[in-house]
Amino acid sequence: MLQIPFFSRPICLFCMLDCKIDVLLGKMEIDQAIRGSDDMRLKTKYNNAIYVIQRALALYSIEEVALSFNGGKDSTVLLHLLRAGYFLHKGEQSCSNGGLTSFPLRTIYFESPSAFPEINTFTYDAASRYGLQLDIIRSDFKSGLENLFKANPIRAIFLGVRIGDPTAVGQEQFSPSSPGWPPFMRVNPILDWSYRDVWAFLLTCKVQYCSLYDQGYTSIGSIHDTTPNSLLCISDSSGHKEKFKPAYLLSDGRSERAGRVKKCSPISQHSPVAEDGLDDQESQVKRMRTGSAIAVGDEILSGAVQDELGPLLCRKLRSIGWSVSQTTVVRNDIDSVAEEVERQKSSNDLIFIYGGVGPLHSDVTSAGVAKAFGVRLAPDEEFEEYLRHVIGKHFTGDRNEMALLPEGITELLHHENLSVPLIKCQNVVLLTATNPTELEKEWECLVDFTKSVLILMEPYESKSLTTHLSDVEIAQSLSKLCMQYPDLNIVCHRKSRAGPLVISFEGKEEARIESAAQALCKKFQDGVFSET
Ligand SMILES: Cc1cc2nc3c(=O)[nH]c(=O)nc-3n(C[C@H](O)[C@H](O)[C@H](O)COP(=O)(O)O)c2cc1C
Ligand SMILES: Nc1ncnc2c1ncn2[C@@H]1O[C@H](COP(=O)(O)OP(=O)(O)OP(=O)(O)O)[C@@H](O)[C@H]1O
Ligand SMILES: [Mg+2]
Repeated sequence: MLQIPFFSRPICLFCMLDCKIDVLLGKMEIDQAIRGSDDMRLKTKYNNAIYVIQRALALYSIEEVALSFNGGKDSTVLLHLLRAGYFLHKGEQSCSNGGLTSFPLRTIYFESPSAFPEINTFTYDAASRYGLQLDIIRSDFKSGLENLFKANPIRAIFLGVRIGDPTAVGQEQFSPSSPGWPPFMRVNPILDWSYRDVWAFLLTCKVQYCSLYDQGYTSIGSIHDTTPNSLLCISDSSGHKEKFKPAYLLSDGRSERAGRVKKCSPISQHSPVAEDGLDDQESQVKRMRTGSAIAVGDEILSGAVQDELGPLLCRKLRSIGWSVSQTTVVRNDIDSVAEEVERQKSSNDLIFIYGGVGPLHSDVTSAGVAKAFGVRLAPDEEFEEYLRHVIGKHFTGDRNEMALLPEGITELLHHENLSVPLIKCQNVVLLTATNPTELEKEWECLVDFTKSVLILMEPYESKSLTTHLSDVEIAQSLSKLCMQYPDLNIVCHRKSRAGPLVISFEGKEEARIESAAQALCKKFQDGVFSET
């Protein structure tokens, strides 16, 4: 391991003084720039990140923490947050010891021969500009850290990891290092920041970032696996060298890693049952489709409100030839939702879940769905954009604003008639409808997505007969009929104990329905049944 503390280089005293003043002013400027901005969401993200940093600085002494800095945009954000956070932390403590004039944070950079030269240059420049005590490590992560810990009392490392990074899976803002790694606390202050948040911060604070981001790079790995993001390519018919727009102009943060060579395939968005793209057309048409409905609502379970959407959904599903396996009602409680979805997800092509969708404390449906699939809730930039329009200037980016969706399994179903897209997580569709009129509207949009969501099947036909025969008189004949017509669903219900009895024949072939009805009629005297 080669360590080059930057302060070991000869620096003139005036420069050092200059640098310290600059560092101090700069720290204040970050805080002022954010507080002076009218971007409520950025303020919320900033305050949360500063809170995490201040908790970490309260838990660990400055000698026990380090910043993992690699010149990338995320670690650049982190660097400035730490400068501001350290300044605020020190400000909260007594300033009398003069601790404010330096920023003694150990900074580690794992330099690799395949790093972009621009990344190296930016890293060194940033270290010297902000007076960082830089340790350059040229071995692999694990042994580099082991050696670092032998020589230093480090217990926690700040990282610029964000949800959506492959390495973020399972991490929280404070996550102990993984098994097999030297023991330390990973502190991730910007874990819940989106791509847009990163750029909002860097541009609002007017801080320098690596020049590659102005050349269309949106996420930077090694020279072997990183190219500019093709979504930022400026088409040029003259055949000259390709040009790219700067990274901050990428509108969809989900494509941040489009310029990175993929190491593994993304999680399939298809449901385990309805892998429609894979079926051949014939088997697709033949296969039965089954749906179910889950209502989330304590108000239904207390009897205060009647569920009108479940029965309507059943009718809708039947109208497109689907069968309905069950409708259930569960409490507004994450575990109740999760258990029900978990139980139903592999036996239905689609599960429709409604109620408990929104920003209130009781709106836990998406959290329950996330739990059922073993993923967590993560900020969804695209969904947020819709909410921003709906919520307007009151939008603060707070956790309560429901832009948190199950990570890695969410698909947004856009339709011009919907102000906010429908949410589909694997084979679970989250409906926002709260009454039949709203459900009618959402259903029409769902039917429009035919191929991708709802496969339209041959509709069910049905015929109903009523009779005043007693149960005992008719029971045996009906049992036999069920055996003769296994392709039909023969359903009986009565309007009262004294009758009449309604017998419904449901199936996909009208002729079979007619045949079954006639077979039943033949077993009794004429006029015993009447058609409804
Ligand atoms: C300071 C530091 C600590 C890390 N700790 C862990 C860890 O505890 N567990 C782990 O699986 N990877 C850990 N990593 C590795 C990262 O998860 C990731 O593999 C690395 O940053 C390379 O990312 P890349 O493949 O996107 O370039 C750590 C990396 C750094 C720089
Ligand atoms: N070579 C490295 N040296 C030091 N820290 C690193 C290194 N590679 C990754 N890290 C840490 O892991 C974090 C996440 O890396 P990641 O590549 O996702 O972000 P970034 O490099 O800051 O930005 P970008 O996504 O644009 O590449 C970094 O912010 C940094 O804290
Ligand atoms: Mg990077």
